[in-house]
Amino acid sequence: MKIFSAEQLYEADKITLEQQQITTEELMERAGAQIFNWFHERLNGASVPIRIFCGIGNNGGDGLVLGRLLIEAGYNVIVYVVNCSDKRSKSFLYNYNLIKNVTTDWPILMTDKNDFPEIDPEDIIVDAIFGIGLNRSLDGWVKKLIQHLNASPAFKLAVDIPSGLFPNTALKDEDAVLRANHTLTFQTPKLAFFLPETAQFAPSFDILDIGLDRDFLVNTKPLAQIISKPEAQNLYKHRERFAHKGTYGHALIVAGSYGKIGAASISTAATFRIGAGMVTTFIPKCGYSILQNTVPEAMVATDIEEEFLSKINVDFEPSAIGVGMGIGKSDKTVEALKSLFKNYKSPMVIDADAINLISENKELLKLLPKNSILTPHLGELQRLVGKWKDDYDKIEKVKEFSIKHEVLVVIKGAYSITIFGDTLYLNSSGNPGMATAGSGDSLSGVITGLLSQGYDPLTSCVFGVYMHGFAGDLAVNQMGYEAVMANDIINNIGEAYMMLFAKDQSEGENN
Ligand SMILES: NC(=O)C1=CN([C@@H]2O[C@H](COP(=O)(O)OP(=O)(O)OC[C@H]3O[C@@H](n4cnc5c(N)ncnc54)[C@H](O)[C@@H]3O)[C@@H](O)[C@H]2O)[C@@H](O)CC1
Ligand SMILES: [K+]
Repeated sequence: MKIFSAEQLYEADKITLEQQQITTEELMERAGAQIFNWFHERLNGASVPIRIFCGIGNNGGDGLVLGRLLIEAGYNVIVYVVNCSDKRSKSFLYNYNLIKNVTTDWPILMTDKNDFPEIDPEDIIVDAIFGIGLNRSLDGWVKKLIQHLNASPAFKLAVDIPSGLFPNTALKDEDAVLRANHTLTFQTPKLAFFLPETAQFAPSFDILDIGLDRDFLVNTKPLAQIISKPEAQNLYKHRERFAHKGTYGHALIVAGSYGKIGAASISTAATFRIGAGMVTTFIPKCGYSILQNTVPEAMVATDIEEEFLSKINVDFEPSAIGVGMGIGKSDKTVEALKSLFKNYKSPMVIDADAINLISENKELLKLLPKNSILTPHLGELQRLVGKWKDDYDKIEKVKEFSIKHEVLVVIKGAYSITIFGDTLYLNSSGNPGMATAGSGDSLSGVITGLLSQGYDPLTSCVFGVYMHGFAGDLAVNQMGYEAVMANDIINNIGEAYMMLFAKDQSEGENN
């Protein structure tokens, strides 16, 4: 699914009106009717008070349509107009007049904080104050109103986007944003719903299709793409009946140092589970018995050094290489990386300490093989690209890095983001139970294993991150968030493959 910017949505809006020969008010009626249907399906006529707070633009207009339809259906509705400016939009005014036809209780005009109503915990608050047209942070009494609503335990439903949140630019005042329990967003979710600093304001959402022009939606390059189950299904490659283990490649995992051989075991096991045909794991000597015991399917090659890597040397051409998990930061390991980057042409996943070593030895940057995949967590990323001001600045910095060095970057975290040039992919699977040691090592194994099977680098990232998160979701379903360990993620990769085409939606609503 695509995520568009506010500017693109206004464009889509304009084109829709032209193509479908409808007025703004008709489009607004569609939007309001969709929200009404959502309510009506759930409330089924219940008499709970619904307090709709409308701004003076088109988001407020949506609120007025909703109010009118709810009143007509016999619901207990109180409509407020947050009258912060006299610049009311045309469609707002149109619907302001219409609502007066269905009730003698005209909307309550609010002009300062003396007008704030008391709200019972059982009431429902609808936030139709500001939508994607917000151009500066909320202040004055409107900010206080937002805080008044936030202080109430009542259920808060935001129309299109929580008021005060910008859809695709940085937040300036987090005390001036409605903390919605749920958001009903039109046509496509907004980028802010997925980024660490702003996702808290829209913790769950539904997308309402208001029938914007299909050609525009299909043909316009979006801000970002969300990878959910349907996209992942399209990326999956079926196995050939006459396949043999060579068909799916011979991957090389370069990992481990004294005390961190587990990282090598975990990524090796993940490389197998995602489907690599063969895996050789290259480790310091001290890990030899450990690896043969923990992953007997793997072949093991060792460095001349006992405790760290100094020179990587294998006698085959790997179909893919995953390097860096638990390798430590010895000077000799820097040299080992240099010669690996120079001498091996296989597609590569670069993780963990390999990324840290690149940050500390910038000459390694010039040697990065083209189309390599870097999989930093936030700390590693900051060392690599420098400090950022906010989530959007972070994304810009990573885009620049990706373009300059011709590499792909996977920023790990909730909604992991894959960046390739100026294109963004947001992952929808995964959960906080995966914040556990070794989870990252298993992801680099997964991506290496996909590269090894012949998936291209971008698909390996995007599909790999999805499958890894999906396996983590299945693991959590079995044992809860706290108990999940990296091996549980790996042990659910098989189930994730089987469930990829299953109809069951139990793995989470945003998947
Ligand atoms: N684009 C679309 O496809 C559709 C949009 N619709 C609704 O229209 C909304 C956008 O409407 P608008 O463009 O009228 O914008 P909003 O309703 O979000 O904002 C209203 C106006 O408030 C003013 N404003 C901005 N920041 C302010 C601030 N900090 N303090 C005081 N005033 C401020 C601006 O002049 C802005 O035009 C969407 O979020 C959605 O709810 C729907 O009606 C259906 C279709
Ligand atoms: K809103």
